[in-house]
Amino acid sequence: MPSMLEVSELTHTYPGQQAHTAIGGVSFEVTAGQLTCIVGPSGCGKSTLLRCIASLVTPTAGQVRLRGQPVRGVPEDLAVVFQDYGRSLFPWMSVRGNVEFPLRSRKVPRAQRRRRALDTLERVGLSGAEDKYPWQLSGGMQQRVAIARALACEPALLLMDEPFASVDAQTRFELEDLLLRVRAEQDTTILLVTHDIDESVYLGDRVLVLSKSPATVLADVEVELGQQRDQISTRESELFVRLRGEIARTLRNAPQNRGEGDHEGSREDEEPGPDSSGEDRADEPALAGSDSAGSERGPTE
Ligand SMILES: Nc1ncnc2c1ncn2[C@@H]1O[C@H](COP(=O)(O)OP(=O)(O)OP(=O)(O)O)[C@@H](O)[C@H]1O
Repeated sequence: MPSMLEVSELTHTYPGQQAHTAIGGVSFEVTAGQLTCIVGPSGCGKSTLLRCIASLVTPTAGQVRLRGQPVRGVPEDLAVVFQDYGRSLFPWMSVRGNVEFPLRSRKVPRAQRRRRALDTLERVGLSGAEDKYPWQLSGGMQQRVAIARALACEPALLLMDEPFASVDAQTRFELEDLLLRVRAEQDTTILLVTHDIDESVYLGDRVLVLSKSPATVLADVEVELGQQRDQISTRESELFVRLRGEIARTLRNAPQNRGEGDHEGSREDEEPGPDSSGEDRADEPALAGSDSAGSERGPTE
């Protein structure tokens, strides 16, 4: 498979009096058609990493290459879906208008714009909603519009920053399956940030596990669950349970990086204390289910 994205020794320090290094030398490569999930503790630099890849933030050091070419400026064949669909859609534009909007700036002719918008809305299950306004739709439907808008651009690379974090559990499962379906149909390369370990294993061909800020890659876990996934049987499978445990353990046992703002010493040699007993901590990615025997979260939760 040809390489779609290469991230080499990417570093980013937010300047200022209290300069903060969010990313501390991250390197990885994504091949065309791959769905790569990124998990890491809250505030470790996941969004910063996506913003650097999208050229919304200029990295302090390192390089991003898309299809072998260094990325300078926001690439046309890249689309981003953010968590906050409420703020990312234009409330004064119809659903179709929102999906067509980025195609206008890409100078796609009007008739083609309309056809692509309607086709994509059908693919995400929103036929019939094209003339509605975002505020007339549920949260899950609004996020479908945001996904449709990104897919209508037919991006070579789709970046998703916690895209399902603001919807209820049932809608989340539906959107996860929608993503897997359109990905299979369109063969899109996807880089998806999530704080949910189960979601990363369910969706990913591979999971990159990041350390605390400044983020580095702790592990690159291949997910050999095959293309066909099912919200219940996949999550119950032995391999799924093993992988989610492996990722959770990697995060729990990771040495704490020392950023500019940190005053604590390294915890590298410490025994896991009461706060690292496997119970959820506010800054740790969530592991659904109460023990390592399997995910107990079903689609009706
Ligand atoms: N514009 C900014 N200026 C200064 N510091 C920033 C800025 N944006 C983010 N940071 C800091 O950089 C670090 C990484 O932030 P980032 O949002 O990338 O993390 P994250 O892993 O996406 O967090 P979360 O999981 O909570 O969404 C945090 O400590 C944050 O406070």
